[in-house]
Amino acid sequence: MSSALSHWFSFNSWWLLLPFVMLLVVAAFIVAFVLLLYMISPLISPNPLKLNGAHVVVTGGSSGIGKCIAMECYKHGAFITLVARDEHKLVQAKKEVEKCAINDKQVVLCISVDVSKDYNQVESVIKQAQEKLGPVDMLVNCAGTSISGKFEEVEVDRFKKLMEVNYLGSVYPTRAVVTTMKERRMGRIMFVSSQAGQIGLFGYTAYSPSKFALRGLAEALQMEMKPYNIYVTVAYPPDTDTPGFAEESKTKPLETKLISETSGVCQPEQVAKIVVKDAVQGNFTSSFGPDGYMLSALTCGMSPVTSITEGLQQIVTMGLFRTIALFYLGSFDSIVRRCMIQREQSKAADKRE
Ligand SMILES: NC(=O)C1=CN([C@@H]2O[C@H](COP(=O)(O)OP(=O)(O)OC[C@H]3O[C@@H](n4cnc5c(N)ncnc54)[C@H](OP(=O)(O)O)[C@@H]3O)[C@@H](O)[C@H]2O)C=CC1
Ligand SMILES: CCCCCCCCCCCCCCCC(=O)[C@@H](N)CO
Repeated sequence: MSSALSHWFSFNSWWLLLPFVMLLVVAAFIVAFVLLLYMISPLISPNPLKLNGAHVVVTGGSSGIGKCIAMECYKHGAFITLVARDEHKLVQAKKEVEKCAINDKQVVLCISVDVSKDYNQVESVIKQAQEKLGPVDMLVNCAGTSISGKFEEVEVDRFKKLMEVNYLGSVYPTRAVVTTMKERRMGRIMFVSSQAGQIGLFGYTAYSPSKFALRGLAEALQMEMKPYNIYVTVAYPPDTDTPGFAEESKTKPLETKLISETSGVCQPEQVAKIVVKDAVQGNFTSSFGPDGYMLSALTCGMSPVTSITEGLQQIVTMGLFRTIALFYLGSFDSIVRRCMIQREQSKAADKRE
């Protein structure tokens, strides 16, 4: 009896072990697959761009984030073309950038043009810059502006203006450099969007769409450019302490201020360091801080990946980040509701007086 029992027991315990063995085999396959992905990852990620001696064109390079990006590239030995409208600001910025030189061959060129108006004009100034400093290795589209306010209070022509400056002002310089980049089979193109280009926020009905548009442009363009070894980067900075930000803050609705505070305020030098590093490496997305990281993973959609790690992180974190995002959205809605109640109460009090 006892031997029959033990026979029965040992026979069945094998069957009990089978699922575990299968699980182990599957786990081993997954580990092998991931290892394989890592082994081929150098094949899918681009070679970093050498900034030393490269020609970098920065639109909006006379102020704020753009100026800091120019300085950061100059510190790595690049030749710079600064593009903006105001000549006086350009000359001031040129002096500041020149202080970051690491050798005496480096040059800073200034070009005064409105990037949002006439394509032919933009094309001709880019040509001039290429004649002086050689073909453009990296284009940074940072010229931009912001207007905030409640949808019905924003003047109607502002919607057009923001699309012109923030969107077309990035299309034109890009259009002017890609042909040469394709011929040379190399290049980097950066678009400076915003966290408000990843989520639509109260007060940004005119601004957010102009920054969302850059993402669409960047995705489509990247698919066309990849075989030519040209890499596109979209940067999504949070509020950043610049002259543009100071100007915007004067008329920003309270709701917009309170919601934006979630992500804090960055220094333009920090932003510049990160975006330049990402563009050099050819990363499609460039984000800042923990909120920026979560937002980018959450909104990655069908955007290209530049490293296996990035893809795996997105796969693993998406559900968790969506859960966190729902709490954020709840708190934003409550900010908007509280501000509305407060306004109505103070209006009623004014009437009583
Ligand atoms: N600061 C912030 O909080 C954030 C900013 N961003 C984005 O970063 C970019 C830079 O912002 P920031 O540094 O704050 O801005 P600033 O206002 O400090 O600088 C803007 C720059 O763009 C130039 N510019 C503006 N319009 C034009 C135009 N039509 N043609 C050519 N040049 C133009 C300006 O020069 P000029 O006026 O002389 O032409 C200036 O050099 C913008 O696209 C902005 O939307 C994104 C997220 C956060
Ligand atoms: C998992 C989910 C995380 C969600 C985090 C949400 C954080 C929202 C903060 C939005 C900040 C918007 C800044 C716009 C800056 C800008 O473009 C203007 N200052 C331009 O002048």
